[in-house]
Amino acid sequence: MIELENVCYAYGKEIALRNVNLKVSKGESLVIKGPNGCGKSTLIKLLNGIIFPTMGKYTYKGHEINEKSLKDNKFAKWFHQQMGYVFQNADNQLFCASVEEEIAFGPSQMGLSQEEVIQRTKDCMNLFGLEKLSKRPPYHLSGGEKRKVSLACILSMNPEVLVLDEPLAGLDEKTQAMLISFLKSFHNAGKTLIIITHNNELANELADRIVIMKESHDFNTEFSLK
Ligand SMILES: Nc1ncnc2c1ncn2[C@@H]1O[C@H](COP(=O)(O)OP(=O)(O)OP(=O)(O)O)[C@@H](O)[C@H]1O
Repeated sequence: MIELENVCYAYGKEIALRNVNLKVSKGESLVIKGPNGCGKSTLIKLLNGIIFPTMGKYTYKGHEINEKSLKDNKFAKWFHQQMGYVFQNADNQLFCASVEEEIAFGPSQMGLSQEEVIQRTKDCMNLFGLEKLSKRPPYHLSGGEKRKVSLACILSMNPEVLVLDEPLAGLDEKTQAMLISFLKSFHNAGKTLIIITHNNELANELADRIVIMKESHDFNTEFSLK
């Protein structure tokens, strides 16, 4: 479903990814690990169509993802709905006046009926216990609360692929347990997960396959689980 062929990415003269070859199948749960600075965040930005390969090719469900293809608004909308990305820093993602509006924003952009938008918003607020915060402005929430809101926003769009960067960071134990159980059911429903984490426990619990990025920014599929 996701394929990177000899992908390189450079920030100016700084090469962040070199010859990355990676295939992710539909329904797979992939964990990506690697040392600081090896290119994990760059890879995630690339998978989400925020940046594009300097060289090489990225295809999603057979469609090449590049600057040109994402200039087509209809295609870009479809792609961004398919690929749910939860930013590591929630402040980059939250901009509405209330938590409720923030969560409803994605579904309302998808052309769903008003009833469906309301239902999805309620379900996602309920999943993360956000009902009491529904009228609060997201930028006045605590770090952990913001993270819950940004996760709820992405899940309300019912993405095909969920891409998470250190998903447990900043969450209390109860919310961590809830999120792990949610991610398991997301995976069991046949959806695809791509998770960057240094947390071995989380990796072992969720991964079908763990991929280690080396300092040279190449991939080395070290071992497969399950
Ligand atoms: N905006 C930028 N301009 C120039 N170089 C950058 C930029 N962003 C990242 N880099 C460089 O690209 C390389 C990969 O960075 P990236 O943030 O993808 O690594 P990472 O594996 O996510 O690191 P960490 O685990 O520390 O978050 C690093 O050498 C970094 O210095």
